[in-house]
Amino acid sequence: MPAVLPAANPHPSPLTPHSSFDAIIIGSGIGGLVTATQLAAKGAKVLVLERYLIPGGSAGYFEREGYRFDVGASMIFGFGTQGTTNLLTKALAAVDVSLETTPDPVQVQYHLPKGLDLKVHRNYEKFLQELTAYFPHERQGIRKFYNECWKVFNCLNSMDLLSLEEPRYLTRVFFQHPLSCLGLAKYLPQNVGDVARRYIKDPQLLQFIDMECYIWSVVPADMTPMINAGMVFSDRHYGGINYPKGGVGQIALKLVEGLEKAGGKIQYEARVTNILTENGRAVGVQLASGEVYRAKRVVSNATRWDTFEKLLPAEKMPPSEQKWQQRYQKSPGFLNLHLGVKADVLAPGTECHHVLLEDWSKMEAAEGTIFVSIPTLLDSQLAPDGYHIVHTFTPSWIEDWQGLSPTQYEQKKEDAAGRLIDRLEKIFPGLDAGLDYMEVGTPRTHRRFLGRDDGTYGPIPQRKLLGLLGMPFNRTAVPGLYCVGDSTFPGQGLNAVAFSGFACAHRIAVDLGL
Ligand SMILES: NC(=O)c1ccc[n+]([C@@H]2O[C@H](COP(=O)([O-])OP(=O)(O)OC[C@H]3O[C@@H](n4cnc5c(N)ncnc54)[C@H](O)[C@@H]3O)[C@@H](O)[C@H]2O)c1
Ligand SMILES: CC(C)=CCC/C(C)=C/C=C/C(C)=C/C=C/C(C)=C/C=C/C=C(C)/C=C/C=C(C)/C=C/C=C(\C)CCC=C(C)C
Repeated sequence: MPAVLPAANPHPSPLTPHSSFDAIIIGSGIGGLVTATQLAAKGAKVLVLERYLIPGGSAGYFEREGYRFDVGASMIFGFGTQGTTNLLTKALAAVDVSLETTPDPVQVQYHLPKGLDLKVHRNYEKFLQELTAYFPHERQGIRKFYNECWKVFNCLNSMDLLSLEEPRYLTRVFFQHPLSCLGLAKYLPQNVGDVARRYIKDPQLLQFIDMECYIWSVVPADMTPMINAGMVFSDRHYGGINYPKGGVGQIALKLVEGLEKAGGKIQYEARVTNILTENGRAVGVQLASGEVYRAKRVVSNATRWDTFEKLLPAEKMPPSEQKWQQRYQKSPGFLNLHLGVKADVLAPGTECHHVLLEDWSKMEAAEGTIFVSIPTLLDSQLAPDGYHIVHTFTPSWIEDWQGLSPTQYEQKKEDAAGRLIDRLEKIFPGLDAGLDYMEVGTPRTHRRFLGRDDGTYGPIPQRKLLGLLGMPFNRTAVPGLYCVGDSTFPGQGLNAVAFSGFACAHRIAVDLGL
Protein backbone atom coordinates (compact mmCIF):
# COMPACT_ATOMS: atom_id res chain seq x y z
CA MET A 1 0.00 0.00 0.00
CA PRO A 2 1.10 3.68 -0.05
CA ALA A 3 4.48 4.65 1.32
CA VAL A 4 4.90 4.42 5.06
CA LEU A 5 4.02 7.54 6.99
CA PRO A 6 6.82 9.37 8.73
CA ALA A 7 6.88 8.65 12.46
CA ALA A 8 6.00 11.38 14.90
CA ASN A 9 9.01 13.37 16.11
CA PRO A 10 9.89 11.86 19.51
CA HIS A 11 11.51 15.13 20.64
CA PRO A 12 9.10 17.89 19.67
CA SER A 13 10.51 21.39 19.84
CA PRO A 14 8.97 23.71 22.43
CA LEU A 15 5.59 25.04 21.31
CA THR A 16 6.16 27.91 18.93
CA PRO A 17 2.97 29.59 17.82
CA HIS A 18 2.91 30.31 14.08
CA SER A 19 0.94 33.10 12.52
CA SER A 20 -2.79 32.83 13.09
CA PHE A 21 -5.40 31.73 10.53
CA ASP A 22 -9.11 32.35 10.06
CA ALA A 23 -9.64 28.59 9.80
CA ILE A 24 -7.53 25.47 10.18
CA ILE A 25 -8.87 22.33 8.54
CA ILE A 26 -7.63 19.02 9.91
CA GLY A 27 -7.52 16.62 6.97
CA SER A 28 -7.73 16.97 3.21
CA GLY A 29 -10.54 14.52 2.43
CA ILE A 30 -13.06 15.92 -0.03
CA GLY A 31 -15.14 17.27 2.89
CA GLY A 32 -12.12 19.16 4.25
CA LEU A 33 -11.01 20.44 0.88
CA VAL A 34 -14.45 21.73 -0.09
CA THR A 35 -14.63 23.62 3.22
CA ALA A 36 -11.14 25.01 2.67
CA THR A 37 -11.68 26.09 -0.95
CA GLN A 38 -15.06 27.63 -0.19
CA LEU A 39 -13.58 29.66 2.67
CA ALA A 40 -10.51 30.67 0.66
CA ALA A 41 -12.77 31.78 -2.20
CA LYS A 42 -14.56 34.05 0.30
CA GLY A 43 -11.22 35.62 1.26
CA ALA A 44 -10.51 33.71 4.48
CA LYS A 45 -6.96 32.86 5.48
CA VAL A 46 -7.03 29.06 5.47
CA LEU A 47 -4.59 26.29 6.39
CA VAL A 48 -5.21 22.60 5.67
CA LEU A 49 -3.15 20.10 7.67
CA GLU A 50 -2.92 16.61 6.18
CA ARG A 51 -1.16 13.74 7.90
CA TYR A 52 -0.46 11.85 4.66
CA LEU A 53 1.78 12.66 1.67
CA ILE A 54 -0.99 13.56 -0.78
CA PRO A 55 -4.52 14.96 -0.45
CA GLY A 56 -7.83 13.12 -0.88
CA GLY A 57 -8.14 10.67 2.03
CA SER A 58 -10.48 7.91 0.90
CA ALA A 59 -10.70 9.66 -2.46
CA GLY A 60 -6.92 9.42 -2.88
CA TYR A 61 -4.84 7.19 -5.16
CA PHE A 62 -1.60 5.22 -5.26
CA GLU A 63 0.65 4.11 -8.11
CA ARG A 64 2.26 0.70 -8.60
CA GLU A 65 4.03 -0.77 -11.66
CA GLY A 66 2.25 1.41 -14.21
CA TYR A 67 -1.19 1.21 -12.54
CA ARG A 68 -2.90 4.14 -10.84
CA PHE A 69 -5.39 2.74 -8.32
CA ASP A 70 -8.22 4.66 -6.64
CA VAL A 71 -8.06 4.06 -2.89
CA GLY A 72 -11.85 4.01 -2.56
CA ALA A 73 -14.88 3.64 -4.77
CA SER A 74 -14.69 4.79 -8.40
CA MET A 75 -18.44 5.44 -8.76
CA ILE A 76 -18.64 9.20 -8.59
CA PHE A 77 -21.80 11.30 -8.16
CA GLY A 78 -21.78 15.10 -8.25
CA PHE A 79 -20.18 15.81 -11.62
CA GLY A 80 -23.39 16.78 -13.44
CA THR A 81 -23.56 19.99 -15.43
CA GLN A 82 -26.96 21.38 -14.43
CA GLY A 83 -29.14 21.98 -11.38
CA THR A 84 -27.83 22.56 -7.86
CA THR A 85 -26.88 19.03 -6.75
CA ASN A 86 -23.70 18.75 -8.87
CA LEU A 87 -21.60 19.73 -5.90
CA LEU A 88 -18.20 18.47 -7.10
CA THR A 89 -18.51 20.45 -10.33
CA LYS A 90 -19.51 23.50 -8.30
CA ALA A 91 -16.76 23.08 -5.71
CA LEU A 92 -14.08 23.00 -8.42
CA ALA A 93 -15.58 25.92 -10.34
CA ALA A 94 -15.66 28.06 -7.17
CA VAL A 95 -11.85 28.12 -7.18
CA ASP A 96 -11.53 28.38 -10.92
CA VAL A 97 -10.52 24.81 -11.75
CA SER A 98 -12.31 21.98 -13.54
CA LEU A 99 -11.93 18.34 -14.49
CA GLU A 100 -12.71 16.46 -17.66
CA THR A 101 -15.01 13.51 -16.95
CA THR A 102 -16.27 10.48 -18.87
CA PRO A 103 -19.95 9.56 -18.51
CA ASP A 104 -20.68 5.99 -17.44
CA PRO A 105 -23.74 4.64 -19.33
CA VAL A 106 -24.50 2.12 -16.56
CA GLN A 107 -24.24 2.90 -12.83
CA VAL A 108 -23.94 -0.74 -11.82
CA GLN A 109 -24.63 -4.27 -13.04
CA TYR A 110 -26.13 -6.51 -10.37
CA HIS A 111 -25.43 -10.27 -10.26
CA LEU A 112 -27.84 -11.35 -7.52
CA PRO A 113 -29.33 -14.61 -6.21
CA LYS A 114 -31.86 -16.54 -8.33
CA GLY A 115 -30.51 -15.16 -11.60
CA LEU A 116 -31.48 -11.55 -10.89
CA ASP A 117 -28.95 -10.01 -13.26
CA LEU A 118 -29.68 -6.48 -14.35
CA LYS A 119 -28.15 -3.13 -15.14
CA VAL A 120 -29.00 0.29 -13.72
CA HIS A 121 -28.83 2.29 -16.93
CA ARG A 122 -28.22 6.02 -16.93
CA ASN A 123 -31.46 6.17 -18.91
CA TYR A 124 -34.25 6.00 -16.30
CA GLU A 125 -36.87 4.37 -18.52
CA LYS A 126 -34.42 1.72 -19.70
CA PHE A 127 -33.63 0.84 -16.07
CA LEU A 128 -37.31 0.65 -15.11
CA GLN A 129 -38.00 -1.59 -18.13
CA GLU A 130 -35.17 -3.94 -17.20
CA LEU A 131 -36.31 -4.18 -13.56
CA THR A 132 -39.97 -4.56 -14.52
CA ALA A 133 -39.09 -7.45 -16.84
CA TYR A 134 -38.11 -9.41 -13.69
CA PHE A 135 -41.15 -8.25 -11.67
CA PRO A 136 -43.96 -7.59 -14.18
CA HIS A 137 -46.59 -7.87 -11.40
CA GLU A 138 -44.94 -4.93 -9.62
CA ARG A 139 -44.82 -2.61 -12.68
CA GLN A 140 -46.82 0.16 -10.97
CA GLY A 141 -45.16 -0.19 -7.58
CA ILE A 142 -41.68 0.04 -9.08
CA ARG A 143 -42.50 3.24 -10.93
CA LYS A 144 -44.27 4.79 -7.94
CA PHE A 145 -41.36 4.04 -5.62
CA TYR A 146 -38.64 5.44 -7.86
CA ASN A 147 -40.85 8.40 -8.82
CA GLU A 148 -41.14 9.23 -5.13
CA CYS A 149 -37.34 9.33 -4.96
CA TRP A 150 -37.45 11.85 -7.80
CA LYS A 151 -39.71 14.07 -5.68
CA VAL A 152 -36.97 14.33 -3.05
CA PHE A 153 -34.33 14.97 -5.68
CA ASN A 154 -36.39 17.65 -7.44
CA CYS A 155 -36.81 19.52 -4.14
CA LEU A 156 -33.04 19.43 -3.51
CA ASN A 157 -32.19 20.28 -7.09
CA SER A 158 -34.33 23.41 -7.05
CA MET A 159 -32.43 25.32 -4.33
CA ASP A 160 -28.96 26.48 -3.31
CA LEU A 161 -27.55 23.85 -0.95
CA LEU A 162 -25.97 25.56 2.05
CA SER A 163 -25.92 25.40 5.84
CA LEU A 164 -29.15 24.29 7.48
CA GLU A 165 -27.72 25.83 10.68
CA GLU A 166 -27.97 29.33 9.22
CA PRO A 167 -31.39 30.84 9.96
CA ARG A 168 -31.18 33.63 7.33
CA TYR A 169 -30.43 31.09 4.58
CA LEU A 170 -33.29 28.87 5.74
CA THR A 171 -35.70 31.81 5.70
CA ARG A 172 -34.51 32.83 2.22
CA VAL A 173 -34.86 29.35 0.67
CA PHE A 174 -38.19 28.90 2.39
CA PHE A 175 -39.59 32.06 0.78
CA GLN A 176 -38.00 31.24 -2.58
CA HIS A 177 -39.00 27.53 -2.65
CA PRO A 178 -41.68 26.90 -0.01
CA LEU A 179 -42.95 23.66 -1.56
CA SER A 180 -39.45 22.19 -1.92
CA CYS A 181 -38.63 23.05 1.70
CA LEU A 182 -41.84 21.50 2.98
CA GLY A 183 -41.17 18.45 0.80
CA LEU A 184 -37.69 18.03 2.28
CA ALA A 185 -38.95 18.63 5.81
CA LYS A 186 -41.44 15.79 5.20
CA TYR A 187 -38.78 13.36 3.97
CA LEU A 188 -36.05 14.21 6.53
CA PRO A 189 -37.38 11.73 9.17
CA GLN A 190 -38.20 8.95 6.67
CA ASN A 191 -36.28 5.85 5.67
CA VAL A 192 -36.38 4.08 2.31
CA GLY A 193 -37.84 0.78 3.58
CA ASP A 194 -41.08 2.39 4.77
CA VAL A 195 -41.58 4.20 1.48
CA ALA A 196 -40.74 1.10 -0.59
CA ARG A 197 -43.23 -1.09 1.32
CA ARG A 198 -45.99 1.44 0.58
CA TYR A 199 -45.74 0.49 -3.10
CA ILE A 200 -43.99 -2.88 -3.32
CA LYS A 201 -45.02 -6.25 -1.88
CA ASP A 202 -42.81 -8.83 -3.65
CA PRO A 203 -40.22 -9.99 -1.06
CA GLN A 204 -37.48 -10.49 -3.64
CA LEU A 205 -38.04 -7.02 -5.07
CA LEU A 206 -37.83 -5.60 -1.53
CA GLN A 207 -34.52 -7.46 -1.13
CA PHE A 208 -33.38 -5.81 -4.34
CA ILE A 209 -34.28 -2.37 -2.88
CA ASP A 210 -32.26 -3.35 0.21
CA MET A 211 -29.29 -4.02 -2.06
CA GLU A 212 -29.85 -0.78 -3.98
CA CYS A 213 -29.36 0.99 -0.62
CA TYR A 214 -26.71 -1.28 0.82
CA ILE A 215 -24.14 -0.71 -1.93
CA TRP A 216 -23.66 2.92 -0.90
CA SER A 217 -25.16 3.24 2.61
CA VAL A 218 -23.93 -0.20 3.88
CA VAL A 219 -27.27 -0.69 5.62
CA PRO A 220 -30.55 -2.06 4.24
CA ALA A 221 -33.47 0.11 3.12
CA ASP A 222 -35.08 0.30 6.58
CA MET A 223 -32.04 2.14 7.95
CA THR A 224 -31.24 4.24 4.87
CA PRO A 225 -32.45 7.86 4.96
CA MET A 226 -34.93 8.71 2.21
CA ILE A 227 -33.22 12.05 1.48
CA ASN A 228 -29.98 10.25 0.56
CA ALA A 229 -31.81 7.67 -1.55
CA GLY A 230 -33.59 10.50 -3.36
CA MET A 231 -30.19 11.87 -4.29
CA VAL A 232 -28.58 8.60 -5.31
CA PHE A 233 -31.53 6.92 -7.09
CA SER A 234 -32.29 10.03 -9.17
CA ASP A 235 -29.00 11.79 -9.74
CA ARG A 236 -27.58 8.64 -11.39
CA HIS A 237 -30.13 9.32 -14.16
CA TYR A 238 -29.90 13.14 -14.05
CA GLY A 239 -26.30 14.31 -13.57
CA GLY A 240 -25.20 10.71 -14.02
CA ILE A 241 -22.12 8.84 -12.86
CA ASN A 242 -19.04 10.46 -14.39
CA TYR A 243 -15.44 9.36 -13.97
CA PRO A 244 -12.72 12.02 -13.72
CA LYS A 245 -9.97 11.73 -16.32
CA GLY A 246 -6.77 10.66 -14.56
CA GLY A 247 -8.66 8.90 -11.74
CA VAL A 248 -10.55 9.86 -8.58
CA GLY A 249 -7.35 11.29 -7.04
CA GLN A 250 -7.53 14.18 -9.51
CA ILE A 251 -10.50 15.67 -7.64
CA ALA A 252 -8.43 16.38 -4.54
CA LEU A 253 -5.38 17.45 -6.54
CA LYS A 254 -7.49 19.96 -8.48
CA LEU A 255 -9.15 21.27 -5.32
CA VAL A 256 -5.69 21.82 -3.82
CA GLU A 257 -4.62 23.66 -6.99
CA GLY A 258 -7.71 25.87 -6.63
CA LEU A 259 -7.11 26.33 -2.90
CA GLU A 260 -3.58 27.57 -3.49
CA LYS A 261 -4.72 29.84 -6.34
CA ALA A 262 -7.22 31.38 -3.92
CA GLY A 263 -4.44 32.03 -1.39
CA GLY A 264 -5.02 29.02 0.90
CA LYS A 265 -2.25 26.76 2.19
CA ILE A 266 -1.89 23.02 2.65
CA GLN A 267 0.81 21.22 4.61
CA TYR A 268 1.40 17.47 4.17
CA GLU A 269 2.93 15.06 6.70
CA ALA A 270 1.29 17.27 9.29
CA ARG A 271 -0.50 14.96 11.72
CA VAL A 272 -2.62 16.82 14.22
CA THR A 273 -2.40 15.19 17.65
CA ASN A 274 -4.44 17.68 19.70
CA ILE A 275 -7.09 20.28 19.21
CA LEU A 276 -6.08 23.07 21.59
CA THR A 277 -8.73 24.69 23.73
CA GLU A 278 -8.75 27.75 25.99
CA ASN A 279 -11.64 28.23 28.39
CA GLY A 280 -13.45 25.43 26.58
CA ARG A 281 -13.06 27.06 23.15
CA ALA A 282 -11.06 25.55 20.23
CA VAL A 283 -8.25 27.95 19.41
CA GLY A 284 -5.77 25.91 17.41
CA VAL A 285 -4.02 22.59 16.93
CA GLN A 286 -0.80 20.86 17.82
CA LEU A 287 1.03 18.58 15.39
CA ALA A 288 2.98 15.39 16.08
CA SER A 289 6.11 17.46 15.38
CA GLY A 290 5.21 19.73 18.29
CA GLU A 291 4.32 22.68 16.06
CA VAL A 292 1.32 24.75 17.10
CA TYR A 293 -1.03 26.68 14.84
CA ARG A 294 -3.76 29.00 16.02
CA ALA A 295 -6.98 29.92 14.25
CA LYS A 296 -10.29 31.66 14.85
CA ARG A 297 -12.04 28.44 13.81
CA VAL A 298 -10.92 24.79 13.75
CA VAL A 299 -12.56 22.24 11.44
CA SER A 300 -12.04 18.50 11.79
CA ASN A 301 -12.35 16.29 8.71
CA ALA A 302 -11.29 13.30 10.83
CA THR A 303 -14.14 10.99 11.87
CA ARG A 304 -16.13 12.03 14.96
CA TRP A 305 -14.63 9.07 16.85
CA ASP A 306 -11.11 10.31 16.07
CA THR A 307 -12.04 13.91 16.80
CA PHE A 308 -13.71 13.42 20.17
CA GLU A 309 -11.70 10.46 21.47
CA LYS A 310 -8.18 11.20 20.19
CA LEU A 311 -7.81 14.85 19.18
CA LEU A 312 -9.76 15.96 22.27
CA PRO A 313 -9.65 14.18 25.65
CA ALA A 314 -12.11 11.25 25.52
CA GLU A 315 -13.01 11.73 29.19
CA LYS A 316 -14.32 15.22 28.41
CA MET A 317 -16.57 14.12 25.55
CA PRO A 318 -19.58 16.47 25.35
CA PRO A 319 -22.94 14.82 26.15
CA SER A 320 -24.18 15.51 22.59
CA GLU A 321 -21.31 13.38 21.23
CA GLN A 322 -22.02 10.61 23.73
CA LYS A 323 -25.61 10.60 22.50
CA TRP A 324 -24.42 10.53 18.89
CA GLN A 325 -22.30 7.48 19.68
CA GLN A 326 -25.38 5.78 21.11
CA ARG A 327 -27.25 6.42 17.86
CA TYR A 328 -24.50 5.67 15.35
CA GLN A 329 -21.84 2.97 15.19
CA LYS A 330 -18.82 2.40 12.99
CA SER A 331 -19.66 0.49 9.82
CA PRO A 332 -17.27 -2.28 8.80
CA GLY A 333 -14.35 -1.30 6.62
CA PHE A 334 -13.51 -3.07 3.39
CA LEU A 335 -11.17 -5.80 2.30
CA ASN A 336 -9.77 -4.36 -0.95
CA LEU A 337 -8.09 -6.22 -3.81
CA HIS A 338 -6.39 -3.82 -6.20
CA LEU A 339 -5.88 -6.07 -9.20
CA GLY A 340 -4.12 -5.53 -12.52
CA VAL A 341 -5.38 -8.05 -15.12
CA LYS A 342 -4.81 -8.85 -18.78
CA ALA A 343 -7.36 -7.00 -20.91
CA ASP A 344 -8.65 -10.16 -22.59
CA VAL A 345 -10.11 -11.32 -19.25
CA LEU A 346 -12.94 -8.84 -19.81
CA ALA A 347 -15.50 -9.71 -22.48
CA PRO A 348 -16.37 -6.91 -24.91
CA GLY A 349 -19.17 -4.72 -23.51
CA THR A 350 -18.22 -5.36 -19.84
CA GLU A 351 -19.60 -2.62 -17.55
CA CYS A 352 -17.48 -0.60 -15.12
CA HIS A 353 -19.25 -1.42 -11.80
CA HIS A 354 -20.55 -4.79 -10.59
CA VAL A 355 -22.14 -6.17 -7.46
CA LEU A 356 -22.11 -9.92 -6.79
CA LEU A 357 -24.07 -11.82 -4.16
CA GLU A 358 -25.04 -15.50 -4.24
CA ASP A 359 -27.18 -15.77 -1.07
CA TRP A 360 -29.52 -13.03 0.21
CA SER A 361 -28.93 -13.99 3.85
CA LYS A 362 -25.24 -12.99 3.43
CA MET A 363 -25.85 -9.48 2.05
CA GLU A 364 -24.53 -7.70 5.16
CA ALA A 365 -22.05 -10.39 6.23
CA ALA A 366 -18.29 -9.96 6.08
CA GLU A 367 -17.21 -11.13 2.60
CA GLY A 368 -20.90 -11.34 1.62
CA THR A 369 -21.52 -8.74 -1.07
CA ILE A 370 -18.66 -8.20 -3.52
CA PHE A 371 -18.24 -4.79 -5.19
CA VAL A 372 -16.18 -4.39 -8.37
CA SER A 373 -14.98 -1.26 -10.19
CA ILE A 374 -13.07 -1.38 -13.47
CA PRO A 375 -12.19 2.30 -13.94
CA THR A 376 -9.87 1.57 -16.89
CA LEU A 377 -12.99 0.96 -18.99
CA LEU A 378 -13.59 4.72 -18.64
CA ASP A 379 -9.94 5.85 -18.62
CA SER A 380 -7.50 3.39 -20.20
CA GLN A 381 -4.52 5.56 -19.14
CA LEU A 382 -4.75 4.26 -15.58
CA ALA A 383 -3.13 0.92 -16.53
CA PRO A 384 -0.36 -0.19 -18.88
CA ASP A 385 -1.46 -0.94 -22.47
CA GLY A 386 -3.27 -4.26 -22.69
CA TYR A 387 -4.22 -4.34 -18.95
CA HIS A 388 -7.16 -3.32 -16.78
CA ILE A 389 -7.67 -2.44 -13.13
CA VAL A 390 -10.23 -4.64 -11.38
CA HIS A 391 -10.76 -3.10 -7.95
CA THR A 392 -12.67 -5.62 -5.84
CA PHE A 393 -13.90 -4.93 -2.33
CA THR A 394 -16.12 -6.51 0.27
CA PRO A 395 -17.14 -5.57 3.83
CA SER A 396 -14.70 -6.66 6.50
CA TRP A 397 -14.41 -5.94 10.24
CA ILE A 398 -11.13 -4.81 11.78
CA GLU A 399 -11.53 -7.38 14.61
CA ASP A 400 -10.91 -10.14 12.07
CA TRP A 401 -7.48 -8.69 11.28
CA GLN A 402 -6.17 -7.96 14.80
CA GLY A 403 -3.66 -9.90 16.85
CA LEU A 404 -1.93 -11.60 13.91
CA SER A 405 1.80 -11.98 13.36
CA PRO A 406 3.07 -10.40 10.11
CA THR A 407 3.20 -13.86 8.47
CA GLN A 408 -0.30 -14.74 9.65
CA TYR A 409 -1.59 -11.37 8.43
CA GLU A 410 -0.07 -11.88 4.95
CA GLN A 411 -1.41 -15.44 4.77
CA LYS A 412 -4.89 -14.36 5.84
CA LYS A 413 -4.91 -11.63 3.17
CA GLU A 414 -3.84 -14.13 0.53
CA ASP A 415 -6.51 -16.66 1.55
CA ALA A 416 -9.24 -14.03 1.52
CA ALA A 417 -8.09 -12.75 -1.88
CA GLY A 418 -8.22 -16.32 -3.21
CA ARG A 419 -11.83 -16.71 -2.01
CA LEU A 420 -12.94 -13.47 -3.67
CA ILE A 421 -11.18 -14.26 -6.95
CA ASP A 422 -12.78 -17.73 -7.03
CA ARG A 423 -16.22 -16.17 -6.65
CA LEU A 424 -15.49 -13.53 -9.29
CA GLU A 425 -14.58 -16.22 -11.84
CA LYS A 426 -18.36 -16.59 -12.24
CA ILE A 427 -18.64 -13.17 -13.89
CA PHE A 428 -15.07 -12.82 -15.15
CA PRO A 429 -13.94 -16.31 -16.27
CA GLY A 430 -10.15 -16.47 -16.54
CA LEU A 431 -9.58 -13.74 -13.91
CA ASP A 432 -7.15 -15.80 -11.86
CA ALA A 433 -5.09 -16.85 -14.89
CA GLY A 434 -5.02 -13.25 -16.19
CA LEU A 435 -3.70 -11.68 -12.96
CA ASP A 436 -0.70 -9.41 -13.45
CA TYR A 437 -0.62 -7.48 -10.15
CA MET A 438 -2.34 -7.71 -6.76
CA GLU A 439 -2.25 -5.51 -3.67
CA VAL A 440 -4.52 -6.42 -0.78
CA GLY A 441 -5.73 -3.84 1.76
CA THR A 442 -7.72 -4.51 4.93
CA PRO A 443 -9.49 -2.26 7.45
CA ARG A 444 -6.07 -2.06 9.15
CA THR A 445 -4.67 -0.52 5.98
CA HIS A 446 -7.38 2.14 5.95
CA ARG A 447 -6.88 2.88 9.62
CA ARG A 448 -3.19 3.35 9.02
CA PHE A 449 -3.18 5.31 5.77
CA LEU A 450 -6.51 7.16 5.94
CA GLY A 451 -6.47 7.73 9.71
CA ARG A 452 -10.03 6.40 10.02
CA ASP A 453 -10.88 4.84 13.39
CA ASP A 454 -10.97 1.03 12.96
CA GLY A 455 -10.72 1.59 9.19
CA THR A 456 -14.46 2.25 9.13
CA TYR A 457 -16.26 3.26 5.92
CA GLY A 458 -18.36 5.65 8.03
CA PRO A 459 -21.14 5.91 10.60
CA ILE A 460 -24.24 3.71 10.34
CA PRO A 461 -27.32 3.78 12.57
CA GLN A 462 -27.18 1.47 15.62
CA ARG A 463 -30.91 0.86 15.11
CA LYS A 464 -33.65 2.22 12.91
CA LEU A 465 -33.56 6.02 13.32
CA LEU A 466 -35.76 8.82 12.04
CA GLY A 467 -34.11 9.26 8.63
CA LEU A 468 -31.45 11.96 8.73
CA LEU A 469 -32.78 13.77 11.80
CA GLY A 470 -30.12 12.28 14.10
CA MET A 471 -27.15 13.29 11.96
CA PRO A 472 -25.38 16.38 13.31
CA PHE A 473 -24.60 19.43 11.18
CA ASN A 474 -21.19 21.11 11.29
CA ARG A 475 -21.12 23.02 14.58
CA THR A 476 -20.13 21.01 17.65
CA ALA A 477 -20.63 21.42 21.40
CA VAL A 478 -17.10 22.86 21.58
CA PRO A 479 -17.26 26.54 20.60
CA GLY A 480 -14.97 27.30 17.66
CA LEU A 481 -14.81 23.63 16.57
CA TYR A 482 -16.69 22.30 13.55
CA CYS A 483 -16.81 18.85 11.96
CA VAL A 484 -17.02 18.10 8.26
CA GLY A 485 -17.12 14.90 6.23
CA ASP A 486 -19.03 11.67 6.51
CA SER A 487 -19.73 11.80 10.23
CA THR A 488 -21.83 14.91 9.65
CA PHE A 489 -25.13 15.44 7.79
CA PRO A 490 -25.89 13.83 5.30
CA GLY A 491 -23.24 11.04 5.66
CA GLN A 492 -21.04 8.95 3.34
CA GLY A 493 -20.29 9.63 -0.32
CA LEU A 494 -18.24 12.24 -2.13
CA ASN A 495 -21.22 14.34 -3.13
CA ALA A 496 -22.54 14.04 0.42
CA VAL A 497 -19.28 15.20 2.02
CA ALA A 498 -19.06 17.96 -0.59
CA PHE A 499 -22.45 19.17 0.69
CA SER A 500 -21.10 19.00 4.22
CA GLY A 501 -18.12 21.12 3.08
CA PHE A 502 -20.32 23.78 1.47
CA ALA A 503 -22.49 23.92 4.58
CA CYS A 504 -19.51 24.08 6.97
CA ALA A 505 -17.81 26.88 5.05
CA HIS A 506 -21.08 28.80 4.84
CA ARG A 507 -21.66 28.59 8.60
CA ILE A 508 -18.06 29.61 9.39
CA ALA A 509 -18.16 32.48 6.89
CA VAL A 510 -21.27 33.83 8.61
CA ASP A 511 -19.69 33.33 12.05
CA LEU A 512 -16.58 35.21 10.94
CA GLY A 513 -18.62 37.93 9.25
CA LEU A 514 -17.00 37.27 5.86
N1 LIG B 1 -17.73 6.93 -4.92
C1 LIG B 1 -17.75 7.68 -3.90
O1 LIG B 1 -18.74 8.35 -3.63
C2 LIG B 1 -16.55 7.74 -3.00
C3 LIG B 1 -15.23 7.50 -3.38
C4 LIG B 1 -14.19 7.67 -2.45
C5 LIG B 1 -14.50 8.07 -1.16
N2 LIG B 1 -15.81 8.25 -0.83
C6 LIG B 1 -16.29 8.70 0.45
O2 LIG B 1 -15.68 9.86 0.90
C7 LIG B 1 -16.04 9.98 2.27
C8 LIG B 1 -14.89 10.46 3.11
O3 LIG B 1 -14.65 11.77 2.92
P1 LIG B 1 -14.29 12.66 4.15
O4 LIG B 1 -14.16 14.04 3.61
O5 LIG B 1 -15.25 12.48 5.26
O6 LIG B 1 -12.91 12.17 4.75
P2 LIG B 1 -11.69 11.19 4.42
O7 LIG B 1 -11.67 10.17 5.48
O8 LIG B 1 -11.66 10.77 3.02
O9 LIG B 1 -10.47 12.18 4.62
C9 LIG B 1 -10.02 12.59 5.88
C10 LIG B 1 -8.61 13.10 5.72
O10 LIG B 1 -8.19 13.57 6.97
C11 LIG B 1 -6.86 13.15 7.19
N3 LIG B 1 -6.68 13.10 8.64
C12 LIG B 1 -7.34 12.33 9.54
N4 LIG B 1 -6.89 12.55 10.79
C13 LIG B 1 -5.93 13.50 10.69
C14 LIG B 1 -5.08 14.16 11.64
N5 LIG B 1 -5.14 13.86 12.94
N6 LIG B 1 -4.20 15.09 11.19
C15 LIG B 1 -4.12 15.41 9.86
N7 LIG B 1 -4.89 14.80 8.93
C16 LIG B 1 -5.77 13.87 9.33
C17 LIG B 1 -6.75 11.80 6.53
O11 LIG B 1 -5.42 11.47 6.22
C18 LIG B 1 -7.61 12.04 5.28
O12 LIG B 1 -6.85 12.56 4.22
C19 LIG B 1 -16.43 8.61 2.72
O13 LIG B 1 -17.80 8.62 2.97
C20 LIG B 1 -16.09 7.74 1.56
O14 LIG B 1 -16.95 6.68 1.46
C21 LIG B 1 -16.81 8.11 -1.73
C1 LIG C 1 -37.37 25.55 6.39
C2 LIG C 1 -38.00 24.22 6.39
C3 LIG C 1 -39.44 24.14 6.75
C4 LIG C 1 -37.40 23.08 6.08
C5 LIG C 1 -36.04 22.91 5.65
C6 LIG C 1 -35.84 21.64 4.98
C7 LIG C 1 -34.62 21.68 4.14
C8 LIG C 1 -34.29 22.91 3.39
C9 LIG C 1 -33.89 20.56 4.07
C10 LIG C 1 -32.71 20.45 3.25
C11 LIG C 1 -32.03 19.31 3.18
C12 LIG C 1 -30.85 19.17 2.39
C13 LIG C 1 -30.23 20.36 1.74
C14 LIG C 1 -30.31 17.92 2.26
C15 LIG C 1 -29.15 17.61 1.44
C16 LIG C 1 -28.86 16.31 1.20
C17 LIG C 1 -27.78 15.86 0.35
C18 LIG C 1 -26.95 16.81 -0.41
C19 LIG C 1 -27.59 14.51 0.27
C20 LIG C 1 -26.57 13.87 -0.55
C21 LIG C 1 -26.48 12.56 -0.51
C22 LIG C 1 -25.53 11.86 -1.32
C23 LIG C 1 -25.23 10.57 -1.09
C24 LIG C 1 -25.81 9.85 0.03
C25 LIG C 1 -24.30 9.89 -1.98
C26 LIG C 1 -23.78 8.73 -1.70
C27 LIG C 1 -22.93 8.01 -2.60
C28 LIG C 1 -22.15 6.99 -2.20
C29 LIG C 1 -21.99 6.65 -0.80
C30 LIG C 1 -21.47 6.23 -3.19
C31 LIG C 1 -20.75 5.16 -2.87
C32 LIG C 1 -20.33 4.29 -3.84
C33 LIG C 1 -19.77 3.10 -3.59
C34 LIG C 1 -19.41 2.61 -2.28
C35 LIG C 1 -19.50 2.28 -4.77
C36 LIG C 1 -20.28 1.02 -4.75
C37 LIG C 1 -20.37 0.27 -5.89
C38 LIG C 1 -19.73 -0.55 -6.69
C39 LIG C 1 -18.34 -0.56 -7.00
C40 LIG C 1 -20.53 -1.48 -7.39
